[in-house]
Amino acid sequence: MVPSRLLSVGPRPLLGSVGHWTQVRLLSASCADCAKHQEPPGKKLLSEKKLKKHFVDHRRVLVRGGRGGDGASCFHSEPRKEFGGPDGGDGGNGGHVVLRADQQVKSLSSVLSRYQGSHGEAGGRKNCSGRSGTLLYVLVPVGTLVKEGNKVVADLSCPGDEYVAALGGAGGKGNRFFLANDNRAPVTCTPGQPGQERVLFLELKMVAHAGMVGFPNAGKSSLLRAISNARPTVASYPFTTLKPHVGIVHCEDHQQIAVADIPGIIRGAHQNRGLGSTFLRHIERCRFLLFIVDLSEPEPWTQVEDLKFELEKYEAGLSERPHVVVANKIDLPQARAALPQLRARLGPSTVIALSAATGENLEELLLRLQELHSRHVAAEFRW
Ligand SMILES: Nc1nc2c(ncn2[C@@H]2O[C@H](COP(=O)(O)OP(=O)(O)OP(=O)(O)O)[C@@H](O)[C@H]2O)c(=O)[nH]1
Ligand SMILES: [Mg+2]
Repeated sequence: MVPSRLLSVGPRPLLGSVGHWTQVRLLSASCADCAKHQEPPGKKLLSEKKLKKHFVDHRRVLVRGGRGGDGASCFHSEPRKEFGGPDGGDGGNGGHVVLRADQQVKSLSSVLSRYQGSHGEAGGRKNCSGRSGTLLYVLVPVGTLVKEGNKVVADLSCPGDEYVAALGGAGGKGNRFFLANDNRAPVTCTPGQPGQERVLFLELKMVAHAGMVGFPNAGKSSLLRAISNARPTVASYPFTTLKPHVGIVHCEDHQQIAVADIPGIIRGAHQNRGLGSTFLRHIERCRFLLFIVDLSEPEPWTQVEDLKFELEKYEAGLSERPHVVVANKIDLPQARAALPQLRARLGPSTVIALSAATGENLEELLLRLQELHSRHVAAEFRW
């Protein structure tokens, strides 16, 4: 086995007619061929239950701010100064719990089910205030929606976005605070307030313009590798991809199109079969869709019908989203024979026949992607 980077002699313009697609220039015709041999020998197929555990896209979290420290009640005491006055300090404030969007975090699997902010310290003698609790940062993936009940309270869609999930309680007041002209020796002090407590639902929305929808083994990951710098694993067994990958396609006019490789959908996905409805949710959050069809399979048009059926069952109108049908594996002889019939059934302008493995006709897909993206941008601008 020869690594793909050894076979490609520097960046070569495989697609001469579209030199402006920077990612395409890096394409190595051998990449998908070699990657297909990356399948670990003897790797067992995972059970459906195990497959779902790999990627967590929603979480229920109980967040509780830190409790404020209690105020102190004491009096200054010094030799020869009998009535030194009240000197009990205030308690420190409890620490907040803050959600922060971090690019390094890819799923909600690292988020725990409960978080407790740090408590403030109690006030001390000699007017010493207690130390406030430190902020507790919970790192979540970029593109996390925060819901309370059914209401969306925050959308952490940019790296570094923060949301204060639970406020820490205020610190109590020491008896020094209650010193007044008519009360020169107050003994009153107040306890710290408890922190805010909330139950939040975190939901990962995928931030991608185009979503690749297809049956397992259709070649979605191979295609994403061919058009972007993303490197999802490619192998000849189904359900190679267990979590979505996003690749960025750079266009001539500095536009960047995010394309998501979404794990394979199977018949009955809307009833939670296979990887189930988990990933149908991600498809819902893509602006336009690429239906990836394995053209070497018999009657490839049934794949499109089945995929549309699953999407429609999940959410009415989802299959009507702007889309193109990508007929992959055109390099295989039996695939070429099925193409005219597929075109006749779905309409010639809807079908783009290409090969992710050899790079044949990738330029048509890239141009269509740009067209779909421009239309989406124009629609948003009008909005
Ligand atoms: N001949 C040929 N084989 C391809 C082509 N594209 C992908 N393949 C092969 O098809 C198999 C599946 O490819 P993947 O890219 O892993 O398919 P996938 O749709 O991502 O599959 P899942 O992740 O399981 O949903 C691999 O063995 C690839 O090498 C192509 O254009 N031509
Ligand atoms: Mg894949």
